[in-house]
Amino acid sequence: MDFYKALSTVKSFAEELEKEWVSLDRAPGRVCGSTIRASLSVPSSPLSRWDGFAVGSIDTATASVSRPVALEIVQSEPITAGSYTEPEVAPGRCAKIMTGGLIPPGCDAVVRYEDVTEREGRIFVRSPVSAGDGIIKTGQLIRKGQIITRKGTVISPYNLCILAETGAATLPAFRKPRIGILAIGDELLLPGERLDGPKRYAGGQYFLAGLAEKVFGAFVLNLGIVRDSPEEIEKTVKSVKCIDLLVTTGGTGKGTKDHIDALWKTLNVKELFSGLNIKPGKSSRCGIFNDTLWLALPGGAMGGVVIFTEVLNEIAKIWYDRREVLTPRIRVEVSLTPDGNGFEPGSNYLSFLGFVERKDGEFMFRLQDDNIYRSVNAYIIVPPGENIVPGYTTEATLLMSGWD
Ligand SMILES: Nc1nc2c(c(=O)[nH]1)N[C@H]1C(S)=C(S)[C@@H](COP(=O)(O)OP(=O)(O)OC[C@H]3O[C@@H](n4cnc5c(N)ncnc54)[C@H](O)[C@@H]3O)O[C@H]1N2
Ligand code: MOO
Repeated sequence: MDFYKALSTVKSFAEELEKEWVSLDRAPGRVCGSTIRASLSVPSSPLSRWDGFAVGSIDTATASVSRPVALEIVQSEPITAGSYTEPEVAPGRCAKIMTGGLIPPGCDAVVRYEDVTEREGRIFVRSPVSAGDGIIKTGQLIRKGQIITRKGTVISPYNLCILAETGAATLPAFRKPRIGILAIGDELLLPGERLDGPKRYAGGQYFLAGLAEKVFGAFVLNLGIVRDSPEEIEKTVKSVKCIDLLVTTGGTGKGTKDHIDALWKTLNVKELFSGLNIKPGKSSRCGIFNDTLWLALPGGAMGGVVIFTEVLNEIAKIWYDRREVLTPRIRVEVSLTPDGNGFEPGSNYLSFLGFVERKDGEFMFRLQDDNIYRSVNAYIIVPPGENIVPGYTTEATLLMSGWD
């Protein structure tokens, strides 16, 4: 089945998630559940931008270096951020004010202390100031009623700051989707178990679980490992409740111990896609079992990463009512494989994991090396028939969460 057609079939079986109130302290990385408008203006009254003197601009109209205007400083405590303003400042006078202080009545500008001379209770202003100079106007930073966070936005530190500035202590967020991850394979062990005989540690689920949590904002239910036994797989799968997506790895092939195909028939899994025209991952399949989406990915430490990310990106659009995918995409130039030959273009999409890095101001995508630390932070998908030639540019999907 065509890969992108397969992705769209999955979308129609996902549903928007319910919402819950989340404390701001717990909100980073959560997805905003409804469009939020500012409940007040920031600042709520005009404030001083500088440490200096609040003046009436009209008093300074004739000021010049040769004929500075003298203004008498009203005799009171300086106006500091958070203090009450003075009574009206009369013409010909000024008030000492600090950054963030409320502009007192009678004043419409602030001059910086370093721009005037202060002597014997007066300041000398050497050039005219205009109304509004040195003042942060009411609502200049945030206007009451303006949209500050849209539904579907991944809450960033910036969003948090703006929400807090408008006094929001909580916000509605989509509940975290629950993703169950089960690894299938006689040979698999969890790190921490004793390595014994022809076994291997299973790293694949950790890649997927990390993506589920960090990129897709999910709660991961680690279902551990089951052996290549249809009965065991069936028992585990049937024992899982209250999840939004079940992901299994392994057993999708045609080998003697690959049971997914037969088991799906026995369990009457309603198939949404299988036999994809993308490599690796062509043996992936997706279906509905017990009203839950089940994504069966091939085994291997990284065999399912691209399919998982692509499928989750589509489902997350529905879960979180978003138009855009959650993973950032950037234009990259692909460095050729070490032998410089690229690969044989064919009838399938080809996905490549690799590493995006900046070189001479351009983003380069280095195809995954077999044995190099930090060699994967992104992937590219090359359409059927295309080849990676020198200078080939494409979009890379970054395996990290993107703020909006
Ligand atoms: N004769 C053919 N053989 C294979 C074909 C084919 O077309 N003809 N396709 C190959 C492709 S492509 C894939 S993909 C795999 C299908 O794999 P399975 O889904 O059946 O995966 P397993 O056989 O269970 O495991 C494959 C490999 O990965 C290791 N593994 C499994 N789970 C994990 C894990 N969680 N973490 C790390 N490593 C894992 C497992 O030990 C195997 O080495 O079939 C090919 N064969
Ligand atoms: O199904 Mo396999 O993952 O094409 O490599």
